Amino acid sequence: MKLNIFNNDNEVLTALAEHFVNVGNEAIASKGKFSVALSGGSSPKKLYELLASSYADKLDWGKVYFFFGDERNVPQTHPDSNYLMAKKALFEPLEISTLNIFPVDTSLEPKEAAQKYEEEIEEFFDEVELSFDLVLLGLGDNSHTASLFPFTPVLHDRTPGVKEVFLQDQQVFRITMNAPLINEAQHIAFLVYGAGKAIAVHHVLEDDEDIEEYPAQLIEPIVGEIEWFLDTAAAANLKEE
Ligand SMILES: O=C1O[C@H](COP(=O)(O)O)[C@@H](O)[C@H](O)[C@H]1O
Repeated sequence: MKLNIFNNDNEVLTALAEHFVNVGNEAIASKGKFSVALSGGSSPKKLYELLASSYADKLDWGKVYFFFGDERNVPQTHPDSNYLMAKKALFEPLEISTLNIFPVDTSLEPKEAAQKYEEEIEEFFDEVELSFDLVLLGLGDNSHTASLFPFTPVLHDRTPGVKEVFLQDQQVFRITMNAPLINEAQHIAFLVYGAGKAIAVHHVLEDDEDIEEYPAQLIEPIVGEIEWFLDTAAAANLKEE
C-alpha cells in the first residue's frame, strides 16, 4: 500500500490524474485497451474535469473502457446519478463513444440491474479474468467505499460480483461491485480529500480490523497495487505517515 499525501486538493487531483494516464498508457501499450471502474459521489468530479481538460491529449481515450464501481438506483438523468456526473465532466468533453461506456441499467429492479451489470462485466472480460486495470474509489465519512456500506450483507461476499445494497437510513437502493471483484484489479486508487474524511481515513488505515464498521478495510488487491491519494486535511488523524 502506498500513501501519497499532498498539501491541497489540487495537488492530490493532479497526482491522481498523472497516475490515471500512466496506468492507462501502460495497459494500452500491453494489451490495446484500458478498463477502468469510476467512483461516484462528490470527490471525483474535479478529477474527471481535470482529465478532460489538461489530459485530453495524454491518453488514447478511444481505447479506454469505462465502468462504474457503484451507482445510485436513480434514472441516468437524475442529479444523483454517478453516470450523469461522469457524462458531464468526462465523457461529453472528451467525446467518448457510448460503445466504451458501461453504465448500470437503473431502469431495472435493483437486483436485476446488479445481475445484468455482473454479466456485462463477465462478457467484457470474456469470463477469463475479471480484472480491471484501474478501480477508482472514494471514502465516505462513515468509512464506506463504492457502495459497501457499514453493516450490509454485501460485506460478506466471497466471490467477485455486483450486488444491490439497501440503505435502511435513506430507504434507497444502490448497486455496487463487491470487494472480491474490486480486489481483482491491477491498480486500486483511493481519492480522499477534505477534513471531513480525516476520522474515516484513520479508522480504515490504522484502526483494528472491523469490516462491519469500516467497510473500506475490505479493499486489499490480490495481486495488484493500491495507492491512496490524500490531502493533509484528510490525513490529519493518521498517526504514522
Ligand atoms: O467510492 C465511492 O465513495 C463515495 C464517497 O464519496 P464522497 O466523495 O461523495 O464522500 C461513494 O458514495 C461513491 O459512490 C463511491 O463511488
